[in-house]
Amino acid sequence: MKLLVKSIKQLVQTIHRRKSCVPETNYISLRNFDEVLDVGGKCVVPGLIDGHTHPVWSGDRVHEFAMKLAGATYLEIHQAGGGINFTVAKTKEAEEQLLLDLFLNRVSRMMRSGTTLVECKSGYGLEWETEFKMLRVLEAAKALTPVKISSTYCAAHSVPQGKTPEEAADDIVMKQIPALQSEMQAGRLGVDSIDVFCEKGVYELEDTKRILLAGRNIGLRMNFHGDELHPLGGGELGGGIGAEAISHLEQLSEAGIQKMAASGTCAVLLPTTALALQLPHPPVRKMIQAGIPVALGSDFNPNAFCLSMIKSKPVSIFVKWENLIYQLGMADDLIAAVIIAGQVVHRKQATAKSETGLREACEVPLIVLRGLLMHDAVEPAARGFSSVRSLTLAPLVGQLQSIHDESVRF
Ligand SMILES: N=CN[C@@H](CCC(=O)O)C(=O)O
Repeated sequence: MKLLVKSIKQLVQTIHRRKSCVPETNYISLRNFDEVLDVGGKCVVPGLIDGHTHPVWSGDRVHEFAMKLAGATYLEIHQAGGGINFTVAKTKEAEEQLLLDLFLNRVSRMMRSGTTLVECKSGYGLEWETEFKMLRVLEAAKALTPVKISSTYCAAHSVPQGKTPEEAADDIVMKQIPALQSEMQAGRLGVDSIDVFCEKGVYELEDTKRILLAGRNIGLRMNFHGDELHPLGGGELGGGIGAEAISHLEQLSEAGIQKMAASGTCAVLLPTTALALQLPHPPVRKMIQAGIPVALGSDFNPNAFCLSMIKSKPVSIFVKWENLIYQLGMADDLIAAVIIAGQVVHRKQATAKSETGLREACEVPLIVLRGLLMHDAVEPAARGFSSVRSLTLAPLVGQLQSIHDESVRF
């Protein structure tokens, strides 16, 4: 079926020196299309790409709210056996089917907010059996949702209780990665990246490097958590080994900026988490000026329950109003959410400015926003309405798949 999406009210032909400004070959005849979708007055943008999520888990962590209100920090809760470790225990005991159902519910809500490709991490298993279960959930979901999924193996998300970081790194490098490789070679798992929570008291630089390089040896992209809570040198490490991406980066140093820029390592910014944990803002302007490709992610996880890329926008705008640092303009925001985030998860390299980057962005499905400008979408989202019509148009003129949203009306 050929579909034409009209997003303008009226076409006006311009004549210059008695000649039409639009060559006749460029005329579009409505007769050539099976369906014409008039979205006049709405903004059509490439589908959003969420560059960082932890969406497979069971058991919520609302009880930690009280601890946070009483002043406990993220790392204090983590080190006391809560946080990630709490979710690990709950995810371990959860049936695979339950994890799949929870995931599908979450991903459908992401889709209703305009996300069309999402990077999904494992990391609430730590040991192979549960990590494998999480990766199988993601694999099964690929056939059950129109949202594209890029899987990331993240067994190094926390050090399992009773192990030192070195022992846990040994287990990952010597047992888990070979097991993952055989599953991938047998075609049972498609995994794109490897991730490590590189943080003081979790996996520090040496262990992080060892785990990332072991992942790279089996063909995975190196895409890890760095410089979030302490300035450990994650940027320098990632740039030095040519990592594809580093997330968080609130504590990124000047040297880290230079290293990342030199190696073309993407920064994945997670404004919702920075706000929830009241972290200082990453040096976004400096990153962009140095030429680091900047992407955005929702960082959906039990600690930062944000399923929507659009809803994370008011956060960056709020931050700007507060005269704190993000300063991503509307265009930067869109580029960060659709193009660079794609670079984080795609095997193909593309920069925002290159034609390939733009073409790649156009290859993602299109979504239709409620308002005329990207800007308008922020308002209803901030009030809790879904601001995006769930339409997939692949590509601009192509097949319309109305994604399970019977209520689509313009
Ligand atoms: N910082 C580490 N990982 C996650 C949080 C995971 C959790 O708290 O469950 C993040 O990216 O924010």
